[in-house]
Amino acid sequence: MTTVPNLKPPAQVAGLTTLDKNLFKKNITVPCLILKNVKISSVLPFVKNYLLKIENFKPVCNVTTGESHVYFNPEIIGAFSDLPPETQKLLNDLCVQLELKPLTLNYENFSIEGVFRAVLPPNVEGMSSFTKVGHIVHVNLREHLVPFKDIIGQVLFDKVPNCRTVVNKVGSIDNTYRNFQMEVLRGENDTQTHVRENKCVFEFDFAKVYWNSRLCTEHERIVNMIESGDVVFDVFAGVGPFSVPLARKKCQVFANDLNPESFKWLNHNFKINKVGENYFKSYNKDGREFILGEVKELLPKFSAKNVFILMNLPALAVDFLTTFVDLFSNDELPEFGKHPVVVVYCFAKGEDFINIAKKSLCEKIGRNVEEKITDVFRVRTTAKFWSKITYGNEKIPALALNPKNSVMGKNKKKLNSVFKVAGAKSLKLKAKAKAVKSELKQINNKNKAKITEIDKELVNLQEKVRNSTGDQKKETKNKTKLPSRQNVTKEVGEKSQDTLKQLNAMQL
Ligand SMILES: C[S@@+](CC[C@H](N)C(=O)[O-])C[C@H]1O[C@@H](n2cnc3c(N)ncnc32)[C@H](O)[C@@H]1O
Repeated sequence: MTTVPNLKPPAQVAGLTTLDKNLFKKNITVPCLILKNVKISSVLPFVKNYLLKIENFKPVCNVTTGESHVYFNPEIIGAFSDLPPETQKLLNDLCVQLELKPLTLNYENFSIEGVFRAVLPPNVEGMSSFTKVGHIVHVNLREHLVPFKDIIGQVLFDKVPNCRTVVNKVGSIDNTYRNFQMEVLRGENDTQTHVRENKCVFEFDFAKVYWNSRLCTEHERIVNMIESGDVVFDVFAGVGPFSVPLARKKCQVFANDLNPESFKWLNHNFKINKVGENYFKSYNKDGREFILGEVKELLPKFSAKNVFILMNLPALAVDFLTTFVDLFSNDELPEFGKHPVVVVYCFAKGEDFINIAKKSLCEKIGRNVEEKITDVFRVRTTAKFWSKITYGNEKIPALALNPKNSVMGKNKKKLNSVFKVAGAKSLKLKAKAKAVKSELKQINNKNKAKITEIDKELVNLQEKVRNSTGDQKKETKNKTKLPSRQNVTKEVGEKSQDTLKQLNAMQL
């Protein structure tokens, strides 16, 4: 019995802690169509689903003038008979042969996921994710993966496009400025980089400021939610992922960050994105001071406008809400035409994250403002989510619900769908989904061949039954029940359905 060659790296790479590319060498045999004086375009549409798609390999190539080779994925097509009959007929008519060709797979042919799956220990949480910030690839290695940091750094450095530096987070991110200690695993010790987000460029030193590329969807959501002409107080602005695009779309932005490095890059980013000076002002203060100072002073001036107060510091922002309590005395209380909207980010661990968040908010503020919370949304599945509240002209500074102005309400559909995308973004889930999808594809391809086989057998069977009934044709007519194609193929289809169900369960 011949075994189907698999496209995984050889078993000997399991447990490697430093990269030895030679150990990834693997000889396999692959079915290959030999086209002599036959145009590739006349065959390709019929075989494109079976091509050998691996990294740094061209499955279709011209070998000499008049001869081309088309390599198939051996996990899908093992022999000529695995192809659908109409394709077999076409290839026969064109005198195209299928041969088994030797092929050497190398380190370059394996994907990042493929390498990590083969090298890293099984049955423990693997290298499920890395993020790219400009030229920097950033990982957060759990303890059990630390012995593999050399090979992990090398593989990412080799295989992530445009990567010049691989860093690993060391220590936790609980410092004031939310940046983290990092060690360079591979490449240049250069952490100054630039990224593009929301049609803006952001430059910063990744080692000295906070930046999280995974918040890109959330940044975009907020930027889309706020309209040109609105007023924004960005209490924890960082290097400007909310403030810069909002000022660029002609919102009036007041951006603040306590970290002098963030403040420096924030100003730089306003500049390089050519934001008009009329549209932004920046501050390097403690958030509380900013609220008690600039926010309090300027709110009355903008009482007729849509005002948004953004507070993205999930670990602490809720504590800062107390600053709004008694912000204005009764005499000072502005007549708000439109109530300001406070967007607060926080962490909530637990199934019932909405109530956990609401409760913690009320506890911090010291009064029950639950009814005044217009929405609670999960931003990321790390149990981080954000709630949005509006505050207004009750005896202040109570936090007041203003559902009519609820931007969330308007964008609910969009926001929900954003959440789904964010959920599916987990690399682990994506990888699983990809594997299931490819399994489904393989099953479908095999099913096609099987269904055609069944069709053939059915025709034979029907023929036999007809012949054997011979003279008794009349009597047996309507009594001889021939197996229907639907019944026979149902069984084959059930496996595909199971796989489909798995995909649906992943909500992709
Ligand atoms: C989680 S980051 C968010 C940055 C940015 N808004 C974003 O979405 O990427 C929080 C920011 O708050 C700043 N920060 C921390 N404590 C602060 C405080 N007490 N006052 C003002 N800013 C503070 C940090 O320097 C950091 O840039």
